[in-house]
Amino acid sequence: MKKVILATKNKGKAIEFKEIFSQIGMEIVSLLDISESIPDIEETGETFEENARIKAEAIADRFELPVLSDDSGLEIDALNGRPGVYSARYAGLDKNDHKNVEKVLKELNGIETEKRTARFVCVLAFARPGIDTVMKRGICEGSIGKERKGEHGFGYDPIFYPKGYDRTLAQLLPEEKNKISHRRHAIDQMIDWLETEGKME
Ligand SMILES: O=P(O)(O)OP(=O)(O)OP(=O)(O)OC[C@H]1O[C@@H](n2cnc3c(O)ncnc32)[C@H](O)[C@@H]1O
Ligand SMILES: [Mg+2]
Repeated sequence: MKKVILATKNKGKAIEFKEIFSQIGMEIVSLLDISESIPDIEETGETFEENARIKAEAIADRFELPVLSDDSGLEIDALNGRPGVYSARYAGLDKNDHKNVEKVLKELNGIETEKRTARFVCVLAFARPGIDTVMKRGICEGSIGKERKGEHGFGYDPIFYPKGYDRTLAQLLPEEKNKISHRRHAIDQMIDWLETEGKME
């Protein structure tokens, strides 16, 4: 099976990548699968693209191998796009999903349903030593609920209703989420690129 390194320490992301890539016969190896300890990479960028590039290139340089990374987050219209690139560390540097959700619910307190629109964004970067990094962006439109619902997924899934659904991403089965997610859309585009232009490089 063909292997690709994924520059992430996020368990929820790694599970979703493994599931989606297994469908095309590829194995994903995340930084959580590697016994070597890798220092955290500082996400100093102001955009998802900048941070995805920083993560993929740092790990590609270190291993001298092709590396994929994912920088993602939630943009809430009523909060002017926050938490955005700060989604992981919104309520503090300990990156606690529960506290992050709590903070968003508090900030949206009193805001009516129609004004709670939001989207998940996922930018994938594919870095290879000595070759320009390629990036693809996927989006999942939806809105923010008023309380947590569901046990699946990770991060902000329990409060995110994808457009057209009356269940949160955490109430959908993993295979349902993986058909419609921002991550899925970005991965589909990256796979298309790999199968067409990627082959010619
Ligand atoms: O940088 P890596 O090591 O990949 O792990 P991270 O958790 O720090 O990841 P990001 O910097 O990309 O921050 C993304 C945050 O956005 C949230 N997020 C991204 N995709 C999500 C999804 O599919 N469902 C729920 N929350 C998501 C979640 O809180 C993540 O921690
Ligand atoms: Mg991160």
